[in-house]
Amino acid sequence: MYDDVVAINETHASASENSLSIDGLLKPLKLPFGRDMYDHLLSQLEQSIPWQQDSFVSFDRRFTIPRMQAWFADDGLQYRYADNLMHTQPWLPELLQLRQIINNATQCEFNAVLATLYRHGNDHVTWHSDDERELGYAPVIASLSLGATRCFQFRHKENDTKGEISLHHGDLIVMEPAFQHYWEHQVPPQPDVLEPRINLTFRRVYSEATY
Ligand SMILES: O=C(O)CCC(=O)C(=O)O
Ligand SMILES: [Fe+2]
Repeated sequence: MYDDVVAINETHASASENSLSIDGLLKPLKLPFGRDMYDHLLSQLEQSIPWQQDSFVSFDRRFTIPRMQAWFADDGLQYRYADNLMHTQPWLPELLQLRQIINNATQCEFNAVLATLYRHGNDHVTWHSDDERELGYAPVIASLSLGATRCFQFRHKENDTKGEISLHHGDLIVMEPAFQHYWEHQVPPQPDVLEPRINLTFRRVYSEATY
């Protein structure tokens, strides 16, 4: 069904230019906000989110992840990331409002958000798909970027197709289910970037009883 995904080797595009949609798998959306609102959100969230630098254990060694995170979700929802149970924070008012707006814009019912703070260009996230069991069979994820422009790269799991886009302050992209199924993505280190970036990925998490 998705075999007709076009080759986008070394594509360089910006989500805000609306120029990229890998056959609808990665869709740019526009929220009805101006730059002031994104500036406000960035400084507000940077200060008010209780950022944590999480760690995980692999082969008896503990690794600290190269970024800060916080997990917000409706009551009773649990989420494991790299086998670590995320500590759930109560929703902040700004995030609840944003969720409402993004739910309306996407016609989805997101009930959780993973907030990530890349303090500078050395903070990053390596190749992965967001395909944990708790996200159900066909996860849609809406991702809002604030602050420094960072590169978002993706590669197909079964062939050499790969591409990248720049995500700017205020860019919103929707990752459709097949994106997690067939592709991996990463935000690589960019040591020349000195400014922080916040990324919010709105997700729908299913409770244990339903998956
Ligand atoms: O920072 C980004 O744009 C992507 C973050 C990401 O891949 C994730 O939170 O799963
Ligand atoms: Fe991801």
